[in-house]
Amino acid sequence: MAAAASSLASQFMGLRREAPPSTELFVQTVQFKLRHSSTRCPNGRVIAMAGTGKFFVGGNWKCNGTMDSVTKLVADLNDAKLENDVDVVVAPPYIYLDKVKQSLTDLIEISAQNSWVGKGGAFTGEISAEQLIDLGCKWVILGHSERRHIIGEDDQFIGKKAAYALSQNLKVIACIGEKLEEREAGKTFDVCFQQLKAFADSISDWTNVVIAYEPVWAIGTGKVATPQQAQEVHAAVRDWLKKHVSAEVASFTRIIYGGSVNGSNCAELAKQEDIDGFLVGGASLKGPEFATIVNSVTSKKVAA
Ligand SMILES: O=C(CO)COP(=O)(O)O
Repeated sequence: MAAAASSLASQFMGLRREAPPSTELFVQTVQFKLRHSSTRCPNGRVIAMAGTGKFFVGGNWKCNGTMDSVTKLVADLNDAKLENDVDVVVAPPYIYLDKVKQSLTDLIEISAQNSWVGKGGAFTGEISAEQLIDLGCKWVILGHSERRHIIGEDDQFIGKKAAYALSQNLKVIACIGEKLEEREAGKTFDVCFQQLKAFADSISDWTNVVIAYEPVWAIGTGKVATPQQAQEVHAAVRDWLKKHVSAEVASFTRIIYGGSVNGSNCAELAKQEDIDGFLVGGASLKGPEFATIVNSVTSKKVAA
């Protein structure tokens, strides 16, 4: 049975191995391969939608940068040797989006950090999804905690933004995460599920959605979640999707972690089964360190 399953894995997933794996290793490998490749089970069930099963690393540059620093960062990213089986996305401030789009390698996609809730028009200071698409932008980050807690965006508004962005073919990085006092009060899951539900209420097709779990207490604080803390929430989020959306969506939706990820802690986090990549703030402003985080996919492969 194990031998048959092993041969099946080799056949369907191009698995290379020298010695028969232990059962546990085999199961982990298959789970990793299923989640991190676009494939179908022998019974035809789609495990990962085409092009959406890869490790995903986003760099959220937030409100940082000057013409000079952005030029240097783009040059560093163009020079970096990045693993090619990772979806890499950077989110510069709006004013640098076009410059970055024009000068950055096509291997890295561009994201906005926000978009307007509906069609553009008389909305001073806003940028619409249509305008982002017009610029060649492929992604938008929505529901970031800095927009929730500093700007005051609420769950319903963020959900509407997600629906509108998706309707315009802008892919969405949907952020969720609890504050420190919420974690300490034992409300981490309640908060994350409530934010997730607001997204789920607005999203009918999850193909172009990545979920970012970003505990607020870990953002910009240098206090990263432990791999176990992050894995616990990621697994719970996947389970929530399974129960409230579908097993298929739970299986193919990437759940990435954000909050003080850097070149030193990414490898251990990446090994966790339900961590499918990262959303990186401060460390994404340093090209070589961001490349290290992108390349932490190799730790995931080794762990699998
Ligand atoms: O908010 C984040 C990414 O969106 C994380 O920021 P830091 O990596 O700076 O903690």
